[in-house]
Amino acid sequence: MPIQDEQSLDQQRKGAPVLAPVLSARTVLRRFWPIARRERRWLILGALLMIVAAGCDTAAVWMFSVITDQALTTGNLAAFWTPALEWVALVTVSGGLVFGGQYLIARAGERFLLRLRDRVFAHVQQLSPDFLEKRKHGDLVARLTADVESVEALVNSGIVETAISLLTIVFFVAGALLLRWELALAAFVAVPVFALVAKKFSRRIGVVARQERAYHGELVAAVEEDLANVAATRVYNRQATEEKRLHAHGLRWMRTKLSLAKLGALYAPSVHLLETVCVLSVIGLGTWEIAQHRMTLGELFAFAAFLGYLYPPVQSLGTLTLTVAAASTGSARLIELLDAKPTVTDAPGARALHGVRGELRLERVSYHYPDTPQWVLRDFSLAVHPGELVAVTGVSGAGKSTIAKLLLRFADPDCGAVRLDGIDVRALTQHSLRSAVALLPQETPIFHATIADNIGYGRHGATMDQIVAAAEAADAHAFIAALPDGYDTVIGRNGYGVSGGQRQRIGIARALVAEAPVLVLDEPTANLDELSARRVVEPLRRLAGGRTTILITHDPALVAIADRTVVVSEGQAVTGTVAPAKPPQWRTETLWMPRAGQLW
Ligand SMILES: Nc1ncnc2c1ncn2[C@@H]1O[C@H](COP(=O)(O)OP(=O)(O)OP(=O)(O)O)[C@@H](O)[C@H]1O
Repeated sequence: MPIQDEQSLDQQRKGAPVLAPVLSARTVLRRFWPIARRERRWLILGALLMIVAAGCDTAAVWMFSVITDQALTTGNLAAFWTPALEWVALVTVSGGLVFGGQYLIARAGERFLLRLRDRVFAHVQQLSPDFLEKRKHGDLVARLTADVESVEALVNSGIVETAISLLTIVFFVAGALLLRWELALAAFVAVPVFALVAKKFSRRIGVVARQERAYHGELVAAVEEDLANVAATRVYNRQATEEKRLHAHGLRWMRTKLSLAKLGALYAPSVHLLETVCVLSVIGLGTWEIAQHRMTLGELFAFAAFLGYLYPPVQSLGTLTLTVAAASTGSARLIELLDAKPTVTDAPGARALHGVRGELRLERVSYHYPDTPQWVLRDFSLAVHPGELVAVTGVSGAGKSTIAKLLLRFADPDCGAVRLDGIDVRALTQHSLRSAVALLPQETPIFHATIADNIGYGRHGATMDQIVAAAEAADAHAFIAALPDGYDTVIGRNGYGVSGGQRQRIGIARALVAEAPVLVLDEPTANLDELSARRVVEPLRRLAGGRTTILITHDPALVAIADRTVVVSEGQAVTGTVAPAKPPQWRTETLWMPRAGQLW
């Protein structure tokens, strides 16, 4: 079931939550149960321990009957000790079994949760960046966290607790039937009524839970967006608007959670009332039986105790229906995500690339984005020789960044081919392609980690010497060394603690560490002021030295360092040249090209 992007996005814009599709608990279980394979034996062992514990409790109830009839009603203290000690022994054993059983079940549940989250995250990593950008990040976060947990609740509660409750019920029903079958049958009349009540509640809870999950996703998305845009909020004095927006989301979520709590709270007393009616009917019937000398007081007590033990698992079976109804909603949201197909995958038999020369070719490439009919590139061809630095320029929206996406296989062309060293990149493994092609985007992504970690991110196992050498070549060493903690300085996720220019130089150092033979630089100076932009020109030239480089840029100072310039116009490549840069007016220089004329 693919995610319906357009509809979802439209709903999101209008503020309506995206409701998960309705899936039956069986569908959800069938989907996730295989992931629990390695945990199954522990779950089964845990359940067995719990069932044996229920057997001990049943035997303990017999002790109650024996004590009542042999010691309590006769006043014979000597008859008290043996059954009393046996009772204590049974309760001790049962306690140990419950401890072991509960621990094993919890452990299996947590391990399942960990494996499931890993799997979902690995899947999300395969999805195209465009797909993820389109969705609200907060909603994705909610799916990867809270919704994953709901699957665990479903698998754990849905299967294990149902099994335990059912088998416990069997024990106590057998005990009650053996004790007094007529009375037992009278007591069991209530069971279908329990089931009916539980069904009614679970249906309503299912509806509210869908809303609750969706509103939760909306709230997390709003928080995430607000945190990411906190500066813009302040600059435009929109704190009050954002607070109101967040409050509205919180209020909506709170109301649905209250509806859920109300349903849960109504369910418990309804069931309790039913239980009380049943127990009183049994006591009434039992009193009559005792009067007819067909039953002893001890037997009646034991019978009432059986009922006392019997109703909790019956009640818990009912609550399980409710838990499962709520949990299956979260699971459905996860399934939606898991069913989103990656647009780019490794072809069967895809090969790794070794000893890359760096010859790059786009051959008659045509491409349009999946949800738009217009072609971005049409019959676009470009050949870049090993070690050549080609500047790609053109008006905004011409398709330059799309070329970068195709080179890195974030998308595949609809027609034509992208070739590296003569091999269609679709025949290569994505891993080997991306080891060969490094990307430096407009704004270097920064992780909340030390500067050394951020630079070393370019290559697995990069040594400190390699990191420092790269930073020196990227003209970043001086500013890093001047920081109190040097390379160990932790920088925030959005580059907090470093300027835009420093951030780009960290990005250049990262690309240098990667030692990729092919580089794609996507407007590396676009977000920088003039001074910072000029400061990265030399490091960029060093980075490009000896590597095949596609330099997407509007910046004449960067165009000037290229061996050749290609202008993208109307989805095709046109050869152009640029007037020499004359700082400080270089940003307003004109680009000459055969067809498009003046661009800036
Ligand atoms: N994910 C997307 N889905 C649909 N259309 C897209 C997507 N990304 C880009 N486009 C469209 O494709 C066209 C080319 O976009 P692209 O980002 O490649 O242009 P660009 O030349 O790099 O522009 P700029 O110089 O402003 O960065 C634009 O019309 C843009 O609106």
